[in-house]
Amino acid sequence: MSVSFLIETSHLTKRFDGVTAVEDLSLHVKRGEVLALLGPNGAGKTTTIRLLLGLLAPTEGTVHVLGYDMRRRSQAEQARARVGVLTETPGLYETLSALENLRFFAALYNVRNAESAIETYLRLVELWDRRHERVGTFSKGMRQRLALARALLHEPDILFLDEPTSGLDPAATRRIRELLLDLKTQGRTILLTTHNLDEAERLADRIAVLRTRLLVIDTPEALRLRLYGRRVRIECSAPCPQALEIVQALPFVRHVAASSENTLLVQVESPEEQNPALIEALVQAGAKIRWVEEDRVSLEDVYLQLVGDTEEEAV
Ligand SMILES: Nc1ncnc2c1ncn2[C@@H]1O[C@H](COP(=O)(O)OP(=O)(O)OP(=O)(O)O)[C@@H](O)[C@H]1O
Repeated sequence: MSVSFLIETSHLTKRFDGVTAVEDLSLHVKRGEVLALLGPNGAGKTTTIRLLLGLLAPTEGTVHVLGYDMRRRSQAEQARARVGVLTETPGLYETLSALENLRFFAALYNVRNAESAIETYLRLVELWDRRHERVGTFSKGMRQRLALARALLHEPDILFLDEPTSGLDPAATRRIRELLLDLKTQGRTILLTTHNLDEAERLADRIAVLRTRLLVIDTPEALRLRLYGRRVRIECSAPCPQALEIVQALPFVRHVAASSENTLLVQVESPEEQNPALIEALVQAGAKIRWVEEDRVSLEDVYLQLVGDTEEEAV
């Protein structure tokens, strides 16, 4: 079946006895896209994934995955056979070895050439050498890697990853992220939820910020630009008291702030075009400029501004 969007929701809403978990969510995810769903605790991220998997029925709105209507049980089952899921609690069989776990799931999913698929994915997640060991003896990071191998075993069209690195130590987190980056490079379609902004930025083509409603969805770079424009950091070797006023008066400057006695943060549309005039004005005013550089706003600033200040605003 050829569909233009692998994931498509329209006005999706879920209420639980008076609590609205997700409201009016319209999302479109193309093949090969990695979308990160961000939002504070209770924002509706897991509920969204469960709606997308057809494990919960929407109160209102529609949800299609791979063209299947996930509100219909038989269609949802067909879709689920073609998606891979990784949750925070991987649900592996503790008494079985890594290999036996994957054999079990391979049989469940009717994986063709199961032994070779199992080897491929156990090698990918670097557990091939540990394949005969019982999962009960595995660390949390190893379990998460094995669960990722399991999610990939049947060559799913989409991967749903619910907080894939939650609770892992930095080294285990890094290994999972590297694996996910590999999958992204292979052109997989992935929807992941995370609280980690760095992870979202490194992996995702677009970021959706959810707080019951969709606050914003865009590329990380566009989110920065949308909120902050581009900022130039100018550091002088001595205080220049009149600098702020002079910069403020320039017609192309959107905003200026002093981050210290000697440093200005200047928001402009296009630093490449406007820096020469900006620097010239400051030099004429007697500023002794030491450094001029682009100041990249962290995604965390963007995110906090969105979830902190945007009360009921939907985009
Ligand atoms: N089965 C349920 N019954 C009643 N309320 C529920 C149910 N599942 C979720 N909720 C409520 O829906 C809201 C959204 O929860 P959800 O778990 O989707 O948020 P989340 O963004 O995944 O949060 P977290 O980041 O903490 O995992 C919360 O207020 C939660 O209490």
